[in-house]
Amino acid sequence: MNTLYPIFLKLDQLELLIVGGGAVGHEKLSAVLKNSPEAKVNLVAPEIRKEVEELATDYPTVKLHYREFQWEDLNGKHLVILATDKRELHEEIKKVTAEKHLLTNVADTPDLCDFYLSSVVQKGDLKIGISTNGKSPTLAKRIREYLEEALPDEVQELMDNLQVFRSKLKDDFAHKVKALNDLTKKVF
Ligand SMILES: C[C@@]1(CC(=O)O)c2cc3[nH]c(cc4nc(cc5[nH]c(cc(n2)[C@H]1CCC(=O)O)[C@@](C)(CC(=O)O)[C@@H]5CCC(=O)O)C(CC(=O)O)=C4CCC(=O)O)c(CCC(=O)O)c3CC(=O)O
Ligand SMILES: NC(=O)C1=CN([C@@H]2O[C@H](COP(=O)(O)OP(=O)(O)OC[C@H]3O[C@@H](n4cnc5c(N)ncnc54)[C@H](O)[C@@H]3O)[C@@H](O)[C@H]2O)C=CC1
Repeated sequence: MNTLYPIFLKLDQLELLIVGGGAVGHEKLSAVLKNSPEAKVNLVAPEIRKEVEELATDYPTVKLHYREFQWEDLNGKHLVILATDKRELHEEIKKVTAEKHLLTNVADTPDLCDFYLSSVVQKGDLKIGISTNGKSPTLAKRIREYLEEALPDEVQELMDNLQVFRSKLKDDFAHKVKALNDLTKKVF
């Protein structure tokens, strides 16, 4: 069963902790910053890859901490991504984040995840998140590439025009919905 519910987070308003600065830590940090360049991120790991260090230099809201995870790292966080090579450590941390109601992604263990990262298609203001329910991240990536090609760049102009039209609609809610539905009926 596919019961995942997608949402779009404003990471510049949330505190994110990433534990682990290896290949996977780098992949997750890159994904976060590509979408949310002002994301507030603290990344903790005794060994942090050069790619992570280089990436972090371009983003002043990213802070690197060269040491092992400690429980205080969870203080004040909204989201946690666990990306070390230590599965038992992930299990131990997940128990505590669950008690603290902290949303947690455990990169190597889908069963322990409260949320998955998605493949992301972006055309200006349009953003589409893709998940395969954890079955095949590679297929999610391929579908992203397909949609990136397939969606016309004019979609930005369309959104801009619709925003202007929408802001000018003074009618009551039902009339507004009808006017917008009528206007966009033949878009695709
Ligand atoms: C469950 C989930 C949890 C999470 O990480 O959030 C998860 C889990 C795992 N990924 C693994 C491996 C790979 N992950 C990728 C790539 C991506 N993985 C992403 C998301 C997710 N990965 C979540 C589910 C999303 C969904 O529902 O579809 C993407 C979409 C988003 C992102 O990470 O930014 C990003 C593509 C971004 C893009 O390009 O569009 C590639 C391919 C590549 O890099 O080319 C490989 C290698 C090939 C392979 O193994 O399939 C492994 C095995 C580890 C091992 O074997 O050691 C696990 C663990 C397991 O499945 O048990
Ligand atoms: N979800 C996904 O997309 C994928 C998940 N994985 C899985 O993710 C895991 C991590 O893989 P890699 O990043 O390649 O490993 P890696 O060996 O490159 O990096 C491990 C990182 O964890 C850090 N670390 C170790 N102990 C720590 C501690 N106590 N506190 C804080 N940091 C600590 C290390 O310093 C290092 O930065 C593996 O189990 C792998 O199977 C692998 C590929 C993709």
